[in-house]
Amino acid sequence: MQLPAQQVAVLEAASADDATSVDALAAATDLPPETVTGAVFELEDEELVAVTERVDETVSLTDEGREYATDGLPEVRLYEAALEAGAGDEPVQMGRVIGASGLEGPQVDIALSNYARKGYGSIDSGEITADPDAEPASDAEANALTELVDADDTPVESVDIDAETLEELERRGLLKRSESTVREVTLTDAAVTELMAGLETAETVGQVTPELLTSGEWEDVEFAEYNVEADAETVEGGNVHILRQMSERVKDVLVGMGFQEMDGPHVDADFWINDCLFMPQDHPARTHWDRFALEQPSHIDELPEDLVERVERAHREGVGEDSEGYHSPWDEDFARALALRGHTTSLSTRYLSGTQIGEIEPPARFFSVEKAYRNDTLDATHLLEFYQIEGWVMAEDLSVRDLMGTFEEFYAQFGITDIQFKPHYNPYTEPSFELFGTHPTTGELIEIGNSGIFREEMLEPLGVDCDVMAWGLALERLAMLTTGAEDIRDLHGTLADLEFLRNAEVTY
Ligand SMILES: N[C@@H](Cc1ccccc1)C(=O)O
Repeated sequence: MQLPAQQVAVLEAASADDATSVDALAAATDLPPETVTGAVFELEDEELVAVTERVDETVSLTDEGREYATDGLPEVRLYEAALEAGAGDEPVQMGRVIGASGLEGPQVDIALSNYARKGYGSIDSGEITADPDAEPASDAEANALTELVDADDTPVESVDIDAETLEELERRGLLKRSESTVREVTLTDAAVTELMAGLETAETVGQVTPELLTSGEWEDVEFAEYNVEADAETVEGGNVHILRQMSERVKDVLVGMGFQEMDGPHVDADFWINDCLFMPQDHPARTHWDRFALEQPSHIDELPEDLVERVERAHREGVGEDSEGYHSPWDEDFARALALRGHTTSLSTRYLSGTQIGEIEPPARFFSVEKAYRNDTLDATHLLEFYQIEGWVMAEDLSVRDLMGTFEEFYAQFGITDIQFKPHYNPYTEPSFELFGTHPTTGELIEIGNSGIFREEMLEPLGVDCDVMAWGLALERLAMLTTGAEDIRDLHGTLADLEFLRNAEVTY
């Protein structure tokens, strides 16, 4: 049998009894691993070898991990300096110990944040103590770094480090895990027979050269086949961020549903953000705790006078016969204060009032996918700036069915068909509903939006005399449901999961 040289080499290096890895074959044949992989695939097609694949989890140290493997972990260095300074007997001034430890910049914070956790001592009001019984020599993290200093995508099974320590090192950014595919090759009976009968090397040409062409020799040679399945290096190109992809998709869907896009200022007067929404001026969401106020300029220059008057009257006395208003103070200066908008409903009030693009006649549908800003606490489902999918429909005689039907139609475009509604309260809608979706992997119900039918007290001053149903949906939460991300911070911000962002795609 005649085979190309690299295939012959692989067959001769492989065995019928033991599986040999591609790396081992590459070492034995002195061929690059890619060439061996290519030859292995061709031999598999010819049923001369059997190939098994397995994915190995591997570990390597990051640059920072490697640095600590040689210089010592910051908390260990701090402990040694503290002992040296006598902190084993009585508390010592922190500044002195840090100076003596040689730790600098971010390493100081790293040392401090791990010091007490690992039982090296305590830190209190600028003083440090060192526990004389602590044993840096049995620091599991430090020892693991030493063991891993030469690791380079080393299979995790071959290192003798407990899972908890590996996890901690990974959390500290000192270790990275990756996955690599290991292929192992065994000769088939057919190959053994062929090998015994003797193999000949067929000369194949891998590359066309000018010489081959000009000499006409190309007509006689045998060309190697292209192997389009060979492993190639991963190229990390640029990518549209998942939230940008999501926002583009949402806009397409809404435009497809007949909506027009709104835009407007990120910094706006409280008048447009709150007062026009019949939000009482003493509402908790209007305190300085929740909003990002602007210092300079602090107030908007202009508000439409007649509108201000009507909004003030609605707040003080209500509108029509059944409405009461708040009977609480209303101050125009308070309404003129500028802040980053806490919701994009400020765009809706601007548009509905006719000041943005002139009077809007029913039926009309508008939307925006824009940023809103809240002084929330950052956690798995909250960011301080996030995208809202704002929208409203203006028509005669709208009902809750219309609202629910619109959401069902919208979310179905993203494969979400199990939204749930919960009664809610907003000062500006009646009735009001919160929307929930089920997370695809955790199964948890997560809030994905807030909605309702605008109240008369809001619409009348704005000059709208038919029904308007409206909502604010969270773009990031929709992205969590469609991508399966469990933590919003994986998508956005300094803790974002790069691997996730490289591969995430909007598939709907
Ligand atoms: N502004 C509300 C969303 C909403 C808009 C319009 C009507 C009802 C609710 C929010 O941010 O939660």
